[in-house]
Amino acid sequence: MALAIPQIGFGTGTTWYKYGRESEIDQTLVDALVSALQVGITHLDGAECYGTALETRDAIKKANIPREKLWITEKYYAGDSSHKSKSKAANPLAALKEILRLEELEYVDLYLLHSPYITKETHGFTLEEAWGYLEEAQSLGLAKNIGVSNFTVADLEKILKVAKVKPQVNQIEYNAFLQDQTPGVVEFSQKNGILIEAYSPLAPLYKGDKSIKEVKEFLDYVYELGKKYGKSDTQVLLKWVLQKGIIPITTSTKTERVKEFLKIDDFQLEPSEVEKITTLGAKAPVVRQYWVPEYSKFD
Ligand SMILES: NC(=O)C1=CN([C@@H]2O[C@H](COP(=O)(O)OP(=O)(O)OC[C@H]3O[C@@H](n4cnc5c(N)ncnc54)[C@H](OP(=O)(O)O)[C@@H]3O)[C@@H](O)[C@H]2O)C=CC1
Ligand SMILES: O=C1Nc2ccccc2C1=O
Repeated sequence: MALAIPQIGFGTGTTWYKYGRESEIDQTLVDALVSALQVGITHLDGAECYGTALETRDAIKKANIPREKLWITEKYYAGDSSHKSKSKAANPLAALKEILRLEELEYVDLYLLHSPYITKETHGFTLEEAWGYLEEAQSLGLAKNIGVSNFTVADLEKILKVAKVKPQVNQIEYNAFLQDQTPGVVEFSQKNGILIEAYSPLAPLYKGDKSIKEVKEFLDYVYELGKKYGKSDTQVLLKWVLQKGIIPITTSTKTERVKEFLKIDDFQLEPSEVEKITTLGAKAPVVRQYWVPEYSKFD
């Protein structure tokens, strides 16, 4: 069954990340979330390691949107490959119960393993057993849907071998400059009915080095399409992601930009334009910001 995920997710990580300072409420984030909800955002992307559960709780209360109109995603903090930092909870089910307690919610719409770096030695359970905890969370009604994040083809294969419930989502870093976070992952996920969510979909706009010819050529083309459709470069790139059958997870500190995120239903890129963004983007140097294997952002 196709998932009814609202097409734009508003993230509470990146810009807002405050792990280690969970109890200090960032009022700027509460205000940004309330404004986003008031202008029509219904999909919030959170994670245990963002430390933003209390802001999410306050914003949902303040915006006064009925729970069933919202889509809330959360993630179990498995940690990175260095295993230096990870969830304090005993397992993914216990972590979800704590998130729900903090957010004063009865369930999340989607619960993900944030990363695949789970071993018996570091966590006390295997990756396959971690998935079992998500299945249990779903059977208890604490997570309506379950999935993974930053999984490679090999990681997905491990889960698919044992899963009673298949992962419904793989949330990965994806944009025109990073069309395969790891080899073949988009094609494999889509072939197996696993919806891709793209985090950092707008990276080409703020990470692309404009002095590089291929980056400039790409950005000029996105700008040209924006002019043709009366849309911003942000809107063109989000639309490109959606036309690839992928759900973008973005964020913004600015309500005007959030309004733009929501005004992308009234235009459609031509197939040749989708293709040209794909081709020009693939020529630009790869920009990868998260979970780069050889270094850890958690250090
Ligand atoms: N599963 C995972 O491992 C990860 C998940 N995520 C999730 O994804 C969410 C979004 O990730 P993020 O990388 O921030 O997504 P984006 O790539 O969409 O970046 C959002 C940023 O883009 C800026 N921006 C938008 N338009 C433009 C423009 N035209 N020029 C310059 N800057 C622009 C915004 O700035 P402004 O505020 O000024 O509007 C905002 O800070 C996170 O909050 C988190 O929820 C992120 C990383 C890892
Ligand atoms: O949003 C995020 N910011 C991060 C920083 C480091 C590792 C993961 C993440 C996120 O998921």
